[in-house]
Amino acid sequence: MLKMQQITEEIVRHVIQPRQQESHKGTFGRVMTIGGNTHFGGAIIMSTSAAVYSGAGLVTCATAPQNFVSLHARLPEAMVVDYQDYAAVAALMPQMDCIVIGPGLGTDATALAVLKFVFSRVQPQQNLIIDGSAITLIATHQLALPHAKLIFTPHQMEWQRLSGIKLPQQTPAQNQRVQQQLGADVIVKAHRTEIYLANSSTVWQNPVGSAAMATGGMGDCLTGILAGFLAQFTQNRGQSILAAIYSHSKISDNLAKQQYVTLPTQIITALPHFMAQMAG
Ligand SMILES: NC(=O)C1=CN([C@@H]2O[C@H](COP(=O)(O)OP(=O)(O)OC[C@H]3O[C@@H](n4cnc5c(N)ncnc54)[C@H](OP(=O)(O)O)[C@@H]3O)[C@@H](O)[C@H]2O)[C@@H](O)CC1
Ligand SMILES: Nc1ncnc2c1ncn2[C@@H]1O[C@H](COP(=O)(O)OP(=O)(O)O)[C@@H](O)[C@H]1O
Ligand SMILES: [Mg+2]
Repeated sequence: MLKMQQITEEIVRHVIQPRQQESHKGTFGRVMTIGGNTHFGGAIIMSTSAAVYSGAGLVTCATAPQNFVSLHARLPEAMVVDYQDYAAVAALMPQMDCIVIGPGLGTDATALAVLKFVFSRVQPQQNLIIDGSAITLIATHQLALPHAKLIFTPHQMEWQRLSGIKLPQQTPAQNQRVQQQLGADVIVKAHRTEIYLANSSTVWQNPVGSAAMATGGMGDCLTGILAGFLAQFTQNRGQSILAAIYSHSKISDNLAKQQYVTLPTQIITALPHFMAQMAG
């Protein structure tokens, strides 16, 4: 039986705990973000920044080399690697708790090759967040999915491509049917985002967020928050996913009290303050 439930602030407060003092950067997880071709560098910069600002211990960005300087100018905390340097990517991947693939990846032959390589190397215990162009590539080329903890983050059109369910027919029952076939966590992003968690019949709905979020890069930003939360809050995966989604939108709601539009980069900057409030 399908049950609908709304994410609450209580869940977020439960997930975001004060940091353990006897700790170091390795305690808070390693993240790799993969994407950003020569046109969409901003997407992977926002994803990477969100992972750093949400508290991931070590973050490496695999992207087109043309993006290295702009990424470092904004975010010297992140490390970089050329996403086409497969030997280097392969050497780094096993250390990662969470990998994001897709923001700004594009859908050309280079993107497809990078995606296939990552699918061939990801390990079963790793979280793999699949977003944007990577979802479109899987749908277009009918790629087999790897064995890993998969989290899909499609917007409604990307979900239509992946699931075959036309936008007007995207009901919770239809969405859950395909999500169960995929055996993955699926986050269908919309005005009221729905979350279908693997191994649960509950459909979660995000009650916060507004049209102030309707600006390019907002989903790219969410991938980094999800990665940061999954890398450091490891007690309950499902709850960490729900908390990331709620936090992303709630920060926007807070900013939207005084702003007509809230930018992904502003949400990223506000993450540490918001998380301190939730942990207090
Ligand atoms: N700064 C950067 O580098 C940025 C880079 N980006 C990167 O670009 C890549 C392509 O991603 P994409 O989302 O822009 O394009 P695509 O997959 O064609 O989908 C758009 C189509 O779907 C439709 N649509 C229907 N419902 C929808 C919904 N709820 N939400 C959204 N769309 C909805 C929509 O309808 P329409 O707007 O026509 O009404 C349109 O026809 C990806 O890698 C991404 O990471 C972007 O993040 C921007 C900032
Ligand atoms: N009108 C809206 N109300 C609430 N949330 C929205 C609205 N428009 C966009 N969002 C949120 O912004 C994000 C957009 O993601 P996506 O379409 O992948 O953006 P991009 O690919 O440009 O980064 C999602 O989290 C979505 O829920
Ligand atoms: Mg997107």
